[in-house]
Amino acid sequence: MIELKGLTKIFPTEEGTFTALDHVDITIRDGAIYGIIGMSGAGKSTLVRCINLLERPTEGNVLIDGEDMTALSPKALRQKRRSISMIFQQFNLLMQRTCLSNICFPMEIAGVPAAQAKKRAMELLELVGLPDKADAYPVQLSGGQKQRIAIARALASDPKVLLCDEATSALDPTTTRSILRLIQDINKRLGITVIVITHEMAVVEEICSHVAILDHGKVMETGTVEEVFSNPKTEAGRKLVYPDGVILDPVKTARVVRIAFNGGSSYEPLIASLAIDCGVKVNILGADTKNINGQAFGTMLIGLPENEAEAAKAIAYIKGQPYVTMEEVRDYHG
Ligand SMILES: Nc1ncnc2c1ncn2[C@@H]1O[C@H](COP(=O)(O)OP(=O)(O)OP(=O)(O)O)[C@@H](O)[C@H]1O
Repeated sequence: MIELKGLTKIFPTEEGTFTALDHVDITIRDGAIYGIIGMSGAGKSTLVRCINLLERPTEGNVLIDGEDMTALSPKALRQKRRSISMIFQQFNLLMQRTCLSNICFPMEIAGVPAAQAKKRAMELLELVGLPDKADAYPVQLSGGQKQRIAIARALASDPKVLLCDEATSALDPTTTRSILRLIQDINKRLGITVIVITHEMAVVEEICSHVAILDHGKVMETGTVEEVFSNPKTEAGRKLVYPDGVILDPVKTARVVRIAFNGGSSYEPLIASLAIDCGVKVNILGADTKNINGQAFGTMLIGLPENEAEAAKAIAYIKGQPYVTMEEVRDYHG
């Protein structure tokens, strides 16, 4: 388990001080894929550097399996750091070394005999799907292939934790998806805990089970991805989930209801079946729904028919649907 407790980082600046992390509390259980999402300047990079103690927190603790990283001697810290591997946006491969030699590098440093390191590196090349690239140089690889080699290198020290710092931000959407699949596969097969640091919702939606929203150095919300993204409770959460806000069309309606989709059903069949099962047509005034793992989340504003009996029928029907909650919007003015 990884526990960040009251993690605070204050930088001295010309004007005084700047608080980049402000009492961050996050608990990540073993084997999770945990997303930490925030806009530019939220403190993500500072948090990453504090987790592996490349940066010393001003206050607070980083506990890994109950052991406080901030209390370790420099030697013990170097040892412990091997259990946390990182991959980066820019891959950070050594360009003058072959792929095999890049993967062997952390093992060389740890004193693993060359033959054993080479054998392990070949296994890792196989694991990341590039067994034929052992003798290639990074310059000969695509971005996605470079990240695969970087992942193989990160796994060479048999880490317990893989920290992915904007690892797919330099990749196109298709390659991003394939790298995320690989990370997910590694998490499942090797049981490695993964921390995904990103500014991209899609990345968190794609592979994370839990998420923390970081804003101005503070954790604003934490929970399962479904919980947080379906119903963001803070302004920072809403900005991330609905960057453009809920878009409404100018139709004026007497009665408006807001439907929240909490997964399990899709909004399109609901509106269609309202028409088919009840013979009631409604206006969709605005929708901001998202499909997460095949389930609908988000909210939709519906204008009910002016006929009271039809409106009541529609309300009863919607209330009877699973995974959907409904409330009347009293102050809607189109
Ligand atoms: N050494 C430093 N001295 C002073 N301020 C710093 C220092 N390092 C970071 N900051 C400030 O802390 C805040 C958080 O920076 P950080 O790089 O952690 O954010 P981020 O979420 O990673 O942003 P980005 O996605 O743009 O990289 C920023 O306002 C930054 O200017």
